[in-house]
Amino acid sequence: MKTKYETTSTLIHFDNVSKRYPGGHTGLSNVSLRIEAEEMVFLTGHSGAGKSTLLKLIGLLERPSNGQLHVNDRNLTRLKSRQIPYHRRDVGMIFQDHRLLHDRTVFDNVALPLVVAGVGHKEIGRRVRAALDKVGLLYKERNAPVTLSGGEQQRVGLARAVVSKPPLVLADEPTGNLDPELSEEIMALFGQFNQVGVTLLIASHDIDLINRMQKRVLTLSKGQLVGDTRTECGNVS
Ligand SMILES: Nc1ncnc2c1ncn2[C@@H]1O[C@H](COP(=O)(O)OP(=O)(O)OP(=O)(O)O)[C@@H](O)[C@H]1O
Repeated sequence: MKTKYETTSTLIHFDNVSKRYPGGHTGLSNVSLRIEAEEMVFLTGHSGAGKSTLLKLIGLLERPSNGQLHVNDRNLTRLKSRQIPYHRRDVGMIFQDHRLLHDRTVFDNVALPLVVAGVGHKEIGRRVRAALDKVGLLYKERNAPVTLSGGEQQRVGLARAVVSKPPLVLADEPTGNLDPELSEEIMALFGQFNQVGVTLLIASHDIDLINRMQKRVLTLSKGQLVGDTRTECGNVS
């Protein structure tokens, strides 16, 4: 991973990547794209267009069927199974349904990636509280997730995704269940993470929200990349 002060470097590189699922369903078809370190990029397209598939390939929840995929200087096409946990530590993931453990506290949910990585007890406490503080939920650390609102649960998911300071965060419809005000809050937090150097790739159907953010937008249709708009000030329709 190159530092913030070096010239831009490619963090994600899809070279003619396809994904076919068992049974013959096409997830992605010959996708080529590059995302530079420290970019904030939106991924859009209709239901079934391949947004989740693209994110899953980057997070190694799925493997490509064809093509070459490099993420963070790793060739994911060739990565050995035993190396997958190391890759996952570098990729924070956020889902629409939060995927929090409901029998654990907010603190324990956020601590999970650090526990899995074998981080020491004291360091876990320090880092979890820093992450909860960033999302404004330090005062809820002892709560059960079920006692939180949808927006708060998503913020816990966000804290969990960034607690190990990954260079890359992937979000799959992170505001799908939230009202416009809470969606803006989540986007503002993403913007803050991006400001400190985190690369973000966010899948969303919400064209209005995407337009307001004025970032690069990748559009998928039927598994193919059909749009790549670098409208820092224009609109996507
Ligand atoms: N595990 C799977 N097995 C078989 N087919 C799958 C699987 N996952 C996805 N697909 C298929 O791959 C295509 C792309 O799906 P994907 O979930 O990536 O789309 P999406 O753009 O994220 O859709 P949505 O917005 O509805 O989440 C769809 O045709 C889908 O049915």
